Amino acid sequence: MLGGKFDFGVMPILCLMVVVSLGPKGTFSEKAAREWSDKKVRLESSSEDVVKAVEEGETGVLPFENSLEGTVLRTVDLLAAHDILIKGEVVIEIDHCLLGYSGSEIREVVSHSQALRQCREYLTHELNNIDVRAVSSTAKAVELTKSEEELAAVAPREAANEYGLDILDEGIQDVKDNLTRFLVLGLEDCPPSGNDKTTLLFYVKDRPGSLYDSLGVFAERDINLTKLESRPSREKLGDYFFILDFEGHRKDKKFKKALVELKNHVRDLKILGSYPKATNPQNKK
Ligand SMILES: O=C(O)C(=O)Cc1ccccc1
Repeated sequence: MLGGKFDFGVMPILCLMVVVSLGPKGTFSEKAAREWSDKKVRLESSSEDVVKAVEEGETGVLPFENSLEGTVLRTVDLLAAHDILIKGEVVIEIDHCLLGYSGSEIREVVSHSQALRQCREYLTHELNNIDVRAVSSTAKAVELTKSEEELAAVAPREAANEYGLDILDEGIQDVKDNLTRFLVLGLEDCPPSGNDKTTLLFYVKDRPGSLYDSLGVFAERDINLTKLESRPSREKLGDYFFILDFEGHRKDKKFKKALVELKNHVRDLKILGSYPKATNPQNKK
């Protein structure tokens, strides 16, 4: 009896003590989650499972955009399809290594699709257009490589130790300075901090000037946009939604007014949350 009651009582507290991210152990997402907080990190095997945990009240961390390859489309589509909010962001440096068994002949390179794209020039020129295979995460790729000598994985340096593999090469991304922005997800966003960013998702009306009018709302108020991207609505061909970031908090007067006016120009508006801006790790040095 007591046990049952006790379990129920501590569950919400346990939820608050864990950050959920993409695993297995050794992913960049795990690194970002640890950067975000010193809470325990629980790793799930897919972005969908991270979102499921967020819907159940936990805090989740997912990759959102990369300085070389742009937006992580899977994360955008999950934000569009689920009722979850952004309550923070973390930016970390991404340094890719090639991990495997030194001395073995590599026939295929495995990694997360974003990581493979970030190392395209290396894979094409240094590894002679070697076959590549996308898997759910960089650490998953290391796990696979561990049991297959002919594989090599594009992954974080730390994963070599974690899984007992050799670092065959390092810094193999196309551009040395490679940053990824991760979103911290929850059921609530953050109160104003004085240095915030807001993310929105909207569907424009099917009429001339609709996107122009929507963006004018921000231009007229001198609100700085830091991201704008379109994605297919998945409802019909040629139908798109836009995801937009601006500098400011949705609850501050100027921004509140802009959002009220924006509602007149769009078919559907989803405010994904306001949250403190992350520090660029390159500015910390
Ligand atoms: O696979 C990982 O390690 C992830 O966390 C996803 C990812 C992949 C490449 C760059 C940033 C995040």
